[in-house]
Amino acid sequence: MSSARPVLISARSVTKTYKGGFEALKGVDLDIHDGEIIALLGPNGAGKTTLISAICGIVTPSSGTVTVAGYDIIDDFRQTRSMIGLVPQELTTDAFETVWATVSFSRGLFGKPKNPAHIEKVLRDLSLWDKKDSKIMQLSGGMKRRVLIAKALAHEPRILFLDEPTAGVDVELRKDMWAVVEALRAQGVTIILTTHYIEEAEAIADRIGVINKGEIIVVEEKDRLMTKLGRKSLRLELNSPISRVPDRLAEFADALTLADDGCTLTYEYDTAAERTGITRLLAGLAEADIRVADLSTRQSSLEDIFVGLVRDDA
Ligand SMILES: Nc1ncnc2c1ncn2[C@@H]1O[C@H](COP(=O)(O)OP(=O)(O)OP(=O)(O)O)[C@@H](O)[C@H]1O
Repeated sequence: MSSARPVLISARSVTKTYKGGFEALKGVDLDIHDGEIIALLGPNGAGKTTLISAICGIVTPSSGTVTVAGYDIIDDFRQTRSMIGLVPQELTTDAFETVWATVSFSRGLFGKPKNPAHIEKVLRDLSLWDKKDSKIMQLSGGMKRRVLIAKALAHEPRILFLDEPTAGVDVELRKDMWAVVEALRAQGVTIILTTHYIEEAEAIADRIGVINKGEIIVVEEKDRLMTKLGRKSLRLELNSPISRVPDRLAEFADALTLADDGCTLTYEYDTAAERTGITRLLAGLAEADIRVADLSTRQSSLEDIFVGLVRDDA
């Protein structure tokens, strides 16, 4: 779906070597489409924040190019930066400011004329309107995070970067945050988020990019990623224990695991394969006179896929 949309952000062969020689990005190519939600997943230190910071023009790439709506992030910094809202991990706002003042101030930083109606809309959308006169220090953690989003939206950007938007936030608040992100997408905002929470990517992203050690190892539509790399397993509870997988099931040997108690057989198969082999497996079991008391299937989660990808990459 999103791949049919025009490319809004294009990163080509982006590298970043920090002072001291650490290579945080090793030639990243990434296209981000207009109106999509893309989640960047990766272990600690993978380079997610560095990549976001490079696109936002906060960190200068050592080589490579990044364009936003056709503008170069270095040559046309003012144009590209004004199209972007960045929600950082940490709140750096003055604790003694009011919500209204701090959000209005953020808009002013981009040289945009005052627009109280827009600030009001942003605060209402984020359920912060009744807190507009509160000081930042009087707010709860979840509200402070929403203030960060409000600040990032104050200048009407068409792109929003969210760096770990729900780190350390409880499940309820996380879901609220997802609803906020979904509403922004409905307004046409392109959203790039980094996250450690795989279920977050699974819940809200259209596409998923996996970064490991400064490289993008996969970028794929979420649904396609899950069918392409996902596996299913069939769990067979046996009527009575067996000591080993019978010879007549030799063709399945690589995919079959017998539990230590001999009572459970697990069969792993590829969800994308044309034939799962389940019919043949069940027939083979019957021929071997092994009775099945119960069977159930399990689909691998995005978490399984992610862990597998990062491990294979290592
Ligand atoms: N200013 C800097 N100077 C030197 N090294 C840095 C600097 N900033 C980041 N790094 C290193 O670059 C690597 C990538 O860091 P980055 O913050 O981009 O990772 P990340 O994927 O966002 O990690 P996390 O999930 O922990 O936030 C890390 O090893 C980090 O120590």
